[in-house]
Amino acid sequence: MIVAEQLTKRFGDKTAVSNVSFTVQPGKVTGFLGPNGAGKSTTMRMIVGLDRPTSGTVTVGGQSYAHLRSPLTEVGVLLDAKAVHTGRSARNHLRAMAATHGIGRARVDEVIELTGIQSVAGKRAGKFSLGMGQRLGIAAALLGDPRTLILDEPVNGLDPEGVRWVRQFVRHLAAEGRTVLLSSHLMSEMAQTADHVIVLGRGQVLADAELSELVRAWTTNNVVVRSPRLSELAAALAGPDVTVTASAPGVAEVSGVTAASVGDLAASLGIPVHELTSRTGSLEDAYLALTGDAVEYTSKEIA
Ligand SMILES: Nc1ncnc2c1ncn2[C@@H]1O[C@H](COP(=O)(O)OP(=O)(O)OP(=O)(O)O)[C@@H](O)[C@H]1O
Repeated sequence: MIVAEQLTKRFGDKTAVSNVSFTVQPGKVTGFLGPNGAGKSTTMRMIVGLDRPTSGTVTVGGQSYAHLRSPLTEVGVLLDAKAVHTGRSARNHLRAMAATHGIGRARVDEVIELTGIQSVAGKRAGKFSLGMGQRLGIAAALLGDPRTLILDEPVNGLDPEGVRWVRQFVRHLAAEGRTVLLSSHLMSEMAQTADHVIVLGRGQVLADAELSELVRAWTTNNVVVRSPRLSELAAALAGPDVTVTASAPGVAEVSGVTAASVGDLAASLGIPVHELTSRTGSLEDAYLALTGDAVEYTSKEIA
């Protein structure tokens, strides 16, 4: 479990993280989201003692990182997978890390197998492809068999097979009861991976909720209807809670009603319907609605 209480970090007059409190629960994958510059990396760095909070506290398993007697066995961290520029083989890199933490060679072989890098373990880690480097970074994070894992952008730059592997792997780690905090800018991927999400914007917590709850609260469901007599149907649908927005010739998006009631109404009026689709909001829709005011750099909407 990770507990942050009123965590604040300033760099000169820039406040990167402002009064942030949250709890990351075990047994779940918690997604850490937010626009560029929102403060995610700074928060992760404070969790693992790489940045010192200006004020506030953060603990892992009830202890601050600096007070953990054996950090590697408590928290596994992947902050920058490309940071491995080593002439050593992947196996020797992991063995060297293990040796400095009193971890045996058998565990090195275990994490090599767990992350599927057996065939390249004898190669120089500095020559690894991005995907293999990411797996090696995850292997290193797992060396101490930690209860908590912090992974910053673990799927960044991975091919679809690698992305799927990370997704299944982190879900497996959470199912084992571990605490997993994961950042990513890929919303569709996060939607498939996380159970819970914490969203930061301008250094503050914008949302801290189960993923499904967040999507429900920040999106509206609508119904796409296609009909050659759309204007008649739209007129019949009109009501105080119903919004009909034309999206293409003969097509409208209707909110405030179910697909069933649109279909029933059309049938009762004898209006032909060529398409009737219920659309639920996505994590991306929710995220964009939530962070709209918190992005530092906005781009012009493409019509
Ligand atoms: N060492 C530093 N010195 C000065 N400012 C910093 C430092 N580290 C981060 N910042 C600033 O703090 C803010 C938060 O940065 P941070 O890297 O934590 O954001 P992030 O959410 O991880 O962004 P990204 O998604 O782009 O990685 C940014 O405005 C950044 O420029």
